[in-house]
Amino acid sequence: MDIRKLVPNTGRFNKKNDKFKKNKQKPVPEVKKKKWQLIDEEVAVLKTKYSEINSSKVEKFTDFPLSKLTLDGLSASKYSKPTDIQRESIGLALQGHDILGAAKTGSGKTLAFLIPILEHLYREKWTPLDGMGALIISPTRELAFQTFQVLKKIGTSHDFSAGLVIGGKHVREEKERMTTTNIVVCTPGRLLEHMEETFNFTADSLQILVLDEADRILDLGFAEAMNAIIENLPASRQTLLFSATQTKSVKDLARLSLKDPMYVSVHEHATHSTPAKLEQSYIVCELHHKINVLWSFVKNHLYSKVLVFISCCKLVSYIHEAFRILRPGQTILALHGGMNQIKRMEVYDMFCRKKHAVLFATDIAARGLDIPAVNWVVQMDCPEDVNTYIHRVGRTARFEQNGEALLILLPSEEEAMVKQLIDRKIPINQIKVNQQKIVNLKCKLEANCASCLELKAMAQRAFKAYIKNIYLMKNKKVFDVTKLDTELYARSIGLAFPPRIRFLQKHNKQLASQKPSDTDPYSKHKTFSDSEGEGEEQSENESSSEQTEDKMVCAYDSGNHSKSKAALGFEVDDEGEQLFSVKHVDVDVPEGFGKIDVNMLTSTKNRTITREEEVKKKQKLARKANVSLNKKIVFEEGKEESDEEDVDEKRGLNIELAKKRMEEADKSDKELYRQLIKQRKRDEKIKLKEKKKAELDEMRKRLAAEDGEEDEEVEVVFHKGDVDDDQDPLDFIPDPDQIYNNTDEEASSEEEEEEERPKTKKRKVEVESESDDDEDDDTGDEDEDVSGVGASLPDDEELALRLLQKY
Ligand SMILES: Nc1ncnc2c1ncn2[C@@H]1O[C@H](COP(=O)(O)OP(=O)(O)OP(=O)(O)O)[C@@H](O)[C@H]1O
Repeated sequence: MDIRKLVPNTGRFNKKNDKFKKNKQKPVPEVKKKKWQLIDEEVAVLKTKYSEINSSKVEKFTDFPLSKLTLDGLSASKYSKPTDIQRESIGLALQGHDILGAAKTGSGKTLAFLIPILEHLYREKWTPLDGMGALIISPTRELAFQTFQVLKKIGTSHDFSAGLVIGGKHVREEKERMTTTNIVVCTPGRLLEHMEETFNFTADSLQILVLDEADRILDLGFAEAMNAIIENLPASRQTLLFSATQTKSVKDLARLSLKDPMYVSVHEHATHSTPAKLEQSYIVCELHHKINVLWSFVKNHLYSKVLVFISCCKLVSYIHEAFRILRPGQTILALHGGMNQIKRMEVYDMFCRKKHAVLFATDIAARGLDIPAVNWVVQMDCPEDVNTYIHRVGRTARFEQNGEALLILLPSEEEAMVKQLIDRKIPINQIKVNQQKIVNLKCKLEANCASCLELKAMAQRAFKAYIKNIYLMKNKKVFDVTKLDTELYARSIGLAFPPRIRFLQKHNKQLASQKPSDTDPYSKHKTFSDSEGEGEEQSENESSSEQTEDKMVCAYDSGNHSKSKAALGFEVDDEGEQLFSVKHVDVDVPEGFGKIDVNMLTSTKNRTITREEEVKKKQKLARKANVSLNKKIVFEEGKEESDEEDVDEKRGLNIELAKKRMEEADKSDKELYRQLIKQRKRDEKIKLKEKKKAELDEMRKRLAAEDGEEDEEVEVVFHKGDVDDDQDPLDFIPDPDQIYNNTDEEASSEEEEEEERPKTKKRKVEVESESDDDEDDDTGDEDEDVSGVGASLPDDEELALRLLQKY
């Protein structure tokens, strides 16, 4: 076999081959590395540097072994130098340690956990297909939202998907995205909802868990949800806990199964536990002056941004509404957990944007929120504990800025609270209030509440919520409900009398039964102690309905005059729903007035039935029988029938009135009868005339026929109707006299008939004699109508003459 034949053009091939050989000898340009290769290389380099991190030498973010993408994000967000907590914790987190981070408010803890998250997932080359790699849990929606915004800012160069999972949003949309979200920022409740309900969503691949405001997340309020969440998380994960008031509870740490956590507390040895540029002071004022002090403060700080903390939602709502009506000349906003999510976000956003405004808020705004340029934090109500105080005041003087904080304390709260604050290294000074500058709002609020029932209801709810809140506080050294002058407090917020609070009454009873010999410790609180007494106890035992019993007590219970004042005031149930049950009458109550007749409340067996009860019974029976008593139905033209309650006819039947009505009805019936008779006579008359004319015509024809003359004119007779002469057309009308059987009326009826009869006779004669109809008054008009039907007198005479001539 010829190879050449088999391999044609070998020469050319060799030539090509030579070229190839020549090319091969040239240096080959370096192939551009794939993206993943670069990432691999970068990650490898970064990893090697982790062990060399020395936080004391870190001055800029670039001194950390951070990915280029993270550094890009930081510089785009204008973060160049790390804060203390960032410097201390980022290195440890990159090395993979579990961290307990603590630093003052506004010191940059958010970046301290966000940067390690981005780096961790970058290192692991995380993609959307890998699912949830990092989880950040926040105690409030606002804080979760804020964290999410910062994450978006610094993570802008990364390819990870991030999601905000908080309540109040469309859960279905969230469900669809949950499985492909790499970084989830959430509140505990909503996360648990997804863990339980979202198909395909698991936390199995979780790499890093962050609890922001960790002490709050791990406290009792979230215990149940958090235990359930932790159960669903993989044990092999990194956990970072951050807070300004970090937990050191072994129990908490055990719950999270932390592995050799590093405690990073950058301000542990600082002189103060609050920001250095924060000025703090407190004033002591009576409970009933609080609202006046707050108003005066707002009026004196119209060009400031003020955040006011109030203990409960209902009080926030009321003060917001009451101040809004009074128009302080400043934007007034309210934020609390009872509001819907959209409104919450709107208010939060508006307060962030405003230069001058006042925001009344509950503790949902106490933690973590980074609201720009807040000048003042006012704590209208004493915080639950020192931690809450630290977080509240931390909303101002953030990140090296100035700020001021004012705490309003009751005389009963002062000693214990101030001691606790000082023990926790909080520099706080008392300032005196210039009483002359305080505006008393009492009258205005009272007037507003009186004119607006909704406002009054809000005030009542606020009052009760505040008392309840104080009552439920754990720290009894600070919060002593028995030291509150509730009556004065109620008046100060616009209420004439304090609403009853049942739980306190029960509490007082318990205390009283425990110490029977002691003097009543609650004697100062008229509302609670005064409405209790023999009467109440009796009624409580006897009555099955608690609510009914409460009203009874409120209305009747009064052993002495002064006590009755509060008891006779309006009464509101615990939920604030029943607001206006007893009208207040401020009168002197005679001795023994308030005693309840227990028999009266419980048994009706031996009582004589009153007339009123009897009437009610009858009405009930009538209702059952579908009969309405004492009702007049008025028919008016063009209107629908209307029922009219006759004032005089409230009870029983009024014979006189019934008689009068019968008379009226009788008269109208007779009038109708008269009209019908007239009509009948008219008809009869017409018929007679027609008959007569027909006879005459007949006669004429006959005569003409006999005379052999043709009658050229044929008269046409018009019949008014085909009435059967034998049948009386008025038969269907009942005789009213027969119906009413009224003897008095019989006479008059007969008289009327008497009047009718002669006329009828006369007219019959007239008709028979074909006399002039004009004389008949009754038929005057109709006569004209029928005049053309009959023959004229000359005609008749002529006809008669002709007949006489003939016969
Ligand atoms: N490295 C930084 N450089 C400049 N500003 C920073 C830096 N880190 C954080 N900040 C700013 O400091 C402010 C407070 O930060 P951050 O909200 O993280 O504080 P925090 O410690 O979490 O406060 P809190 O305890 O109240 O939650 C923010 O406005 C943030 O932008």
